[in-house]
Formats: sequence, structure tokens, C-alpha cells
Amino acid sequence: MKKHILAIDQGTTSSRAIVFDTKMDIVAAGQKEFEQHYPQSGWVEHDPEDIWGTVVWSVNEALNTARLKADDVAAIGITNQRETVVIWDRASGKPIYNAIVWQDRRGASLCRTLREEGFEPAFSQKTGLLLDPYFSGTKIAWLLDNVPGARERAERGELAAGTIDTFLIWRLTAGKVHATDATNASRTLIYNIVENRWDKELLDILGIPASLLPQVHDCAADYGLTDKSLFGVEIPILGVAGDQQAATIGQACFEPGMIKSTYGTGCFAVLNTGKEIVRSENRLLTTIAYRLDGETTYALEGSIFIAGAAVQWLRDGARMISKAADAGELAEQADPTQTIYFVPAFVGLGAPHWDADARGAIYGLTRNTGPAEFARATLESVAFQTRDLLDAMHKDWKSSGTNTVLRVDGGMVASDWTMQRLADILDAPVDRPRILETTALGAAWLAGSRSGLWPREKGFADSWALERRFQPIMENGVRLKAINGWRDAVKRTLSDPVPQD
Ligand SMILES: Nc1ncnc2c1ncn2[C@@H]1O[C@H](COP(=O)(O)OP(=O)(O)O)[C@@H](O)[C@H]1O
Ligand SMILES: O=P(O)(O)OC[C@H](O)CO
Repeated sequence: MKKHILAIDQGTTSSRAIVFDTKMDIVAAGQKEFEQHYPQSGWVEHDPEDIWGTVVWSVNEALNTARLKADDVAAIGITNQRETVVIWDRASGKPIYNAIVWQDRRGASLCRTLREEGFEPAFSQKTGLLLDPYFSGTKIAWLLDNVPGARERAERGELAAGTIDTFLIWRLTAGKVHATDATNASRTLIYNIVENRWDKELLDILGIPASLLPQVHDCAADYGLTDKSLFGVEIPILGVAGDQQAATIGQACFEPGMIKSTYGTGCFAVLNTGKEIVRSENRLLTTIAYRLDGETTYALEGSIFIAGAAVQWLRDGARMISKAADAGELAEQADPTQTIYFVPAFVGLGAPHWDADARGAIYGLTRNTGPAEFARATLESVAFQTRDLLDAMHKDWKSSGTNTVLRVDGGMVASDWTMQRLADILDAPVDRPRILETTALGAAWLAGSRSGLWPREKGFADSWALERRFQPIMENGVRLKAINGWRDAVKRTLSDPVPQD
């Protein structure tokens, strides 16, 4: 019987598919990592065929593990790494180049030029974002300018562009649907979040033909049927949201003032600001939290580029641990008399600094510093960065008050040590939910509620369950000293205000 919901979660390092039952519980999952390509310093690419291949593999794996057939799936929800873009040929479906990943910095000089030419206020006012290479707009411009023949083909209408959701929808529907949702669109630097449409003026500034772009739908909407050749039956795609917005939904942060923070490759804190468009005075982003029934709910977002990725570096780059789960235990053994700060600016710094040219740095090394101190500094950097975001949020959105409770999720929250240190540095409780796959749950909820099988907002919010609350226990003086030390380390890491190329 068609009663299960399938969520596809296409992340930065792996693709996942998760099957949920009618009680909104996880039945089975499939997950596959894929290769990261770093062709130059600051560049990050994915092969779109790897993305597609791992998605299809994960869906089949999840269904097989659950002993279900595709026919048992009532609807699919898609969630994805945001900002990452692909351009492909409409006729063949073949990408013209690798996907340029959100972490990729190749748009930095274009952003600088646009800033110098005075365009930043127009981009900020219309999109809620800043001129940073993080967003899709300058990545699309780079592809059009650098892939031979791309601009001419785009102008002839032969090419299609999109974020990863759009690419997956195109492939799943065998090229019948070219669509995205409002949350993914809101991360592109060319979508007007006030008027809810692609913005002609911004497209012209970046030289992007409108014919490349997908239609923009609500998050819970009809995104077409999967092609029969893929899973044997047609399955409706009924929900789409960028992964951080899907996590906001999955954490049931439907009320203004609620905050979630997700710790995967990066860390993204999202504060629901309701129907109000709050303009940040502290270099946070204004973005679309979700659009349901034609009504847009907005959010303030703080984006940190490196969180779990720093733990990956500890494992694969520095080779100080053999698996991510060892980091917490190692940090516990660190010498308490050493004060080490690690600023993981591997790909620059995101909110609230937005410094594309900064690079990672470590301070306070002594002859006694070893892997345990590195592990502690790495995990602590995530807590300090979150503190910077939450301080900025409190300044921007006065009504959020100081009684913040943070709902957390993502791979890194498995570390109790990190969560305790997070609560200590924030001086606020940190809530870890029972279902940690909140990103997939959010996507599943969009599809499940649209299909009528799952409850609407209130019923879904009532089902959110706490696994553990971490309460702050650090002494105030210790906390303040640590935060000041961190801020000093960040100041020393920032690049020149006007970097030289
Ligand atoms: N026990 C742990 N302690 C610290 N970090 C962890 C732990 N488990 C996983 N991670 C980190 O979490 C990240 C994976 O989280 P995930 O949510 O799957 O990321 P993404 O969706 O960005 O691919 C990795 O960067 C990994 O280093
Ligand atoms: O793949 P994740 O979970 O690290 O999320 C990536 C973000 O969507 C980038 O903005």
C-alpha cells in the first residue's frame, strides 16, 4: 500500500535516502559518500554524475533494506546542499561542467568588482544576501564565462541551470520538469525575496539569461512524477527545500523566535522571523525559511563554512584521529593549562565576517601541544563560531530575547563533548532531538503533508521529541575569557581589508 514517504537528502559529502512510515518514524536508509574535487586552492567541485548515481543507489538501498517496493512509496521529498550549481544540456541532460560547490571561492574577484562598483546594496536589498562567492549567482556567471561555448548555447536556450534539487528533479522526471522551490531560489543571489521572483536587474548585472532558470514553486507542491524507467512506477515528488530550511522544518521551528543549528560539513543557524523580513545589521543573511500555501516565512541565517569539515581535516589532513567519533574522547584528554585557538578558515570565513580570503590558523602552540589539544580546539571552534552567530541574531532581532534554546542536529551533534561545550560557550541550553535526521524529516514532512498522509504544522510540531538537553555549567568568568581569546584569534586571522590578487 502507498503509505511510506521517501526523503532524498543530497548533502555535501554524501547522498542519503530515508524511508519514513505513517508514524513519521524512520524505517530504513541508504547512504553513499562521493568524491570531492579540489582542482585549485579555494575551488570545490562535484561530478554531477556522482551526485545522481549516489542518489539512485541510496533510494534503491533504502527500499531494499526496508523490504519495500517503489509502489509502496506515496511521495518523495527532496532536500539538498544549497547554492551548489549545475548547468546542463536540455536535450541530452548532460552537465557542461562539474557542479560548483557552495564552498567554492572562485567568484571572489567578481564579488569584489561588483562591490567596488557599488552593487552590494541592490543585491542585499532584493535577495537578503551579501556579495560573497558562496551564493550561486557568481558561480553561474563563471560557468557562462569560462566553459567554451556556454554563453552562446545559453542564449540559444539550449542549456538549463539549477541548484542540486533542480538537477535531481530534471533527472528524476526524465527532463519533463525544470523547477526549484523558494528556499533554494533564495540562495542564488538572483531571486528577489520581497517580490518572490527572479530579478531582471540582478540577472543583467551578472549577465545570466533568464531562459536558464527553473520555475519557482512552494516547498510543498507538485514537482512532477518520477519516470517509470527509474523505479518501475511513477512516484510523485511533492516536497522540496534546501537542507538548512528542511532542517528548520524538521525541527518544527514554525514559531517566530525558534532557532535550529545544523552541524554537518558546515554549520547553519536559522532563526524563524515569521512573516517579517528582518534586515541584519550584523552581517547575517535574510532568507526564506519556507513557502507554504503561497505564504512566505522568513528567517535570519548565520552560515559557517567549516564545522564537521574541521573534524574531517583532523582525520584525513592532520591524521590525528582515525574516525570522526574519536574527536570528543581525545578532546577530553587535552591539557587544561594550554589555551589553543583554531580558526578553521579553510575556505574563508562566513557569517558574520564574510572574508573570502582568510585562511585557517592556529594560535597558542607550545612544545607540549599534541593531538588532544588540536581535537579540543577543533571542536571548540564550532562552539565559538555558533556563539558569534547567536550574538549577531540577538542584536538583529530584539524580540528573540536572551532565553534562547537551540535545537541542534547534523552528524556532529553525536559528540556529547561538543554539545556540552556548545551549551557552555553559548550560556544557553542545547536540545538534541530524538530524530537526528531532521533534514530528511523536514523534506519528508513537506511531501507527507502535501499527500495528506502526515499532519500539518501543529500535529507535526507536537511529535517533536527531545533526546537530551545540555545545560551550561561553565563558570561565567571562564566563558568570557575563552570568548575574548577566540575573538582575538579571529581578528588576527582576517585577511587584509582590500586583498591583493
Ligand atoms: N561523533 C562525531 N564527532 C564530531 N564530528 C562528527 C562526529 N560524527 C560525524 N561528525 C562530523 O559530521 C559531519 C557529517 O555530518 P553530516 O550531517 O552527515 O554532513 P553533510 O550533510 O554536510 O554531509 C562530518 O564532517 C564529520 O566529520
Ligand atoms: O551539505 P550540508 O549539510 O553541509 O549543507 C550545505 C549547505 O546547504 C550549504 O549552504
